[in-house]
Amino acid sequence: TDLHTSIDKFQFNNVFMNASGVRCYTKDELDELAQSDAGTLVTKSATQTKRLGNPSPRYAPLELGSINSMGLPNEGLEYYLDYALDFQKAHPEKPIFLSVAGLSMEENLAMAHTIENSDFNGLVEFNLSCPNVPGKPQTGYDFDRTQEVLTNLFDFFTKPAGVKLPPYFDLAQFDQMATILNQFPLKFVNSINSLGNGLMIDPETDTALIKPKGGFGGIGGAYAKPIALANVRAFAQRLDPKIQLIGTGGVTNGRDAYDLILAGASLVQVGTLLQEEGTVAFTRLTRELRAVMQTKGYNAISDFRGQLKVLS
Ligand SMILES: O=C(O)c1[nH]c(=O)[nH]c(=O)c1Cl
Repeated sequence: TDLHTSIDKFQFNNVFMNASGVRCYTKDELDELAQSDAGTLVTKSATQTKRLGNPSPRYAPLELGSINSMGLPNEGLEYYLDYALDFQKAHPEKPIFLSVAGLSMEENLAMAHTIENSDFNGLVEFNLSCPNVPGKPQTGYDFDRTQEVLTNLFDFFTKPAGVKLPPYFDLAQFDQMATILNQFPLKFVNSINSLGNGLMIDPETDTALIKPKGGFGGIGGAYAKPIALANVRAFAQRLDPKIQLIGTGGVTNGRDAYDLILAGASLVQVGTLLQEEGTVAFTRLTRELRAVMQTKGYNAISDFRGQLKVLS
């Protein structure tokens, strides 16, 4: 069994990669991802200039996942673009993802112009779903703004791109969002980002676990699995087949990854598990996914991608 997969013209030798924001802030972290069994990597969502993000504690592991309110700390777009340009020279066989998360439409368009005018030849992930910048509502939950941002973007942007979406919980929202996304030359939709604005409590002190926003933060890990599966499946059923799915959320073992692929995912991103286990998680996930595929008699990802059955 092999785990190679593709998005558009880009080939990957393994279906697993990191979720943006996890172990991908610095060159050293990115290099460690590149040296792991992951098929590729994505950089931390960038803003135009370096950000320190929210005050700590801003991340906490939970019994069934994690809570984070990092606040978009990052080294700034130039840092990650420089990394990407060096990387593609050294590893032409491994296309990577550059994630951007402008805090305004103007910032997103300015960063898109910078990337468009560069020699970057990988894929760009426009993060429309950061839940943790105080005072900044998620673009992904504002359909008019999403339509506006994508319209202005694709007026000039020609490099391969996709969007990172928040979880939706209503079928009418899947319909509305898919109708918007189908209007644009997107190569992929990455679903889901963390479950926005969760809250967890320290039992010793009756205090919110993390500091920012009175303890409100995005929830990841096993808590997110059923929502991630539904979002990937809903968009796979609604999007133009030219737009492929990246599945993110709740991957703790090979079977969780298998399920996201059944739902329609062409790549599987790992967040909380990677944060807690380290890049060795990719070695275990690869072994476990191969084992599930063997049991089911599948040799390739394309044998079962999107083949979720329903009861008739
Ligand atoms: O707080 C963050 O940096 C953050 N945290 C998330 O869980 N998702 C995001 O997209 C971002 Cl940008």
